[in-house]
Amino acid sequence: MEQPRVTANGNIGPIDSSRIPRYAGAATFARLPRLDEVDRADIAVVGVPFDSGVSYRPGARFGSNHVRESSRLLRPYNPALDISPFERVQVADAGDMAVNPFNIHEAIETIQQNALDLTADGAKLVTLGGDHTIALPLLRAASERAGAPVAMLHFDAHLDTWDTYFGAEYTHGTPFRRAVEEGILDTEAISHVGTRGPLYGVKDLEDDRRFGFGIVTSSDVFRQGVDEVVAKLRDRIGNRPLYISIDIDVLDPAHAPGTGTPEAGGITSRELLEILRGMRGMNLIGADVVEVAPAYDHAEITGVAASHVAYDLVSLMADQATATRATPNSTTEER
Ligand SMILES: N=C(N)NCCCC(=O)O
Ligand SMILES: [Zn+2]
Ligand SMILES: [Zn+2]
Repeated sequence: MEQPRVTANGNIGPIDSSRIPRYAGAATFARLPRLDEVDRADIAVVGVPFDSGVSYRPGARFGSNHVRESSRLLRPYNPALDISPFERVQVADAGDMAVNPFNIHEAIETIQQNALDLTADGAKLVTLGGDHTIALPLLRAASERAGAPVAMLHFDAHLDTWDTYFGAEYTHGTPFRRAVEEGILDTEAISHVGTRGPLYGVKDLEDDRRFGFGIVTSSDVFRQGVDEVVAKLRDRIGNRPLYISIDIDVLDPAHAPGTGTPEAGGITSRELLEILRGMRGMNLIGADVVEVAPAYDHAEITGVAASHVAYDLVSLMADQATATRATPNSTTEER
C-alpha cells in the first residue's frame, strides 16, 4: 500500500503520522522508508539481532525490532539540535543482518562484511543490536572505511575490555580488548563513559588503563556535570574519526530495565542525551546502540530510551553531513 510520507529536499522521510496512525503497519526505525524503497541512503539504520555473546540474561537478539517498535512516536524535528535530520539527508532502515546464532566466528565475519557493503557508497551506519559482541566487527568495518584506527566513545556500565569468558575470546564483555589488540582503535582517543559497579579485581582497571582508555565514571558524570564531561571528551577526541558505541546499560536500571547485565547507580537518559548533543560537530563516522533485551523491559521504557538515543545519533550525523551546505529548503510542516 502506498504510504504518504514527509518529504523534503528530495529526501524521502517517515510515514506521515498525521494521516496514517503511528501504531499502524510494520515498524521501521522512526517510520522511515526501508533501504529498498529509496535509491540510496546517506545514513542507514541497521539491525543486528544477535545475542550469542552474552554472559548473563539472554534476549538482546530481540532488541533491534523492539527499538523499531519503540520508535513510532519520534517526530521529524529535533529541537535540541534545531535540525530535521530526515529532511537534511536520506535516512533509511536497512533491515536486519542475517547472522548465524550458532557460530560466533561466522557471525562476526558476516557483520563486518555487511557493514562494509552498506557503507561502500559512503553511507554511515547507526546499528541497533544485538549484544555488545557486535561492536568489534562494526569497528573493524569503520576503521577500514576511515583508513585509520578510530577514536571511540564507549557508553557503558562495563569496561568490556575483559580477556575471555570460559576461554572464549569473542563475547559481549571482551570486544574492546580485541579491538585494541587488532590495532583498529586510536588509543590516544578512547574513553568509557558511565562505568560503575563491581569488577573481578583491580587488574581490570590496570589492564584497561594500559590499553589507553580514559574513564568518565557514572559518578564523575554526577559530580562534574555534563558540561565539564563534554569539554574533556571533546578535548581528548579532537577532529579524529569517531565511533560511538552505546550499551543501553549505561543508563540506570530505572531508565533502562530491559537489558542483560544491569548495574545500579547509572546515568539518566537526560544525561546521556545531553552528553551526545555535546558531541555536535565532531567527526562521527558510525555508531551503535546495543544490549536492549525486551523480555526485561516494561512499557517500552528501554526501547524508547534507545530509540531517542539512536535518533540523536542520526541527528548528529545529519547535522555534520550538511554543516557546510546552505540551509535546506524545507517544504514540509513538522508533524
Ligand atoms: N557488555 C555487557 N553488557 N556486559 C558485560 C558483562 C560481562 C560480565 O558478565 O562480567
Ligand atoms: Zn554493559
Ligand atoms: Zn557493553
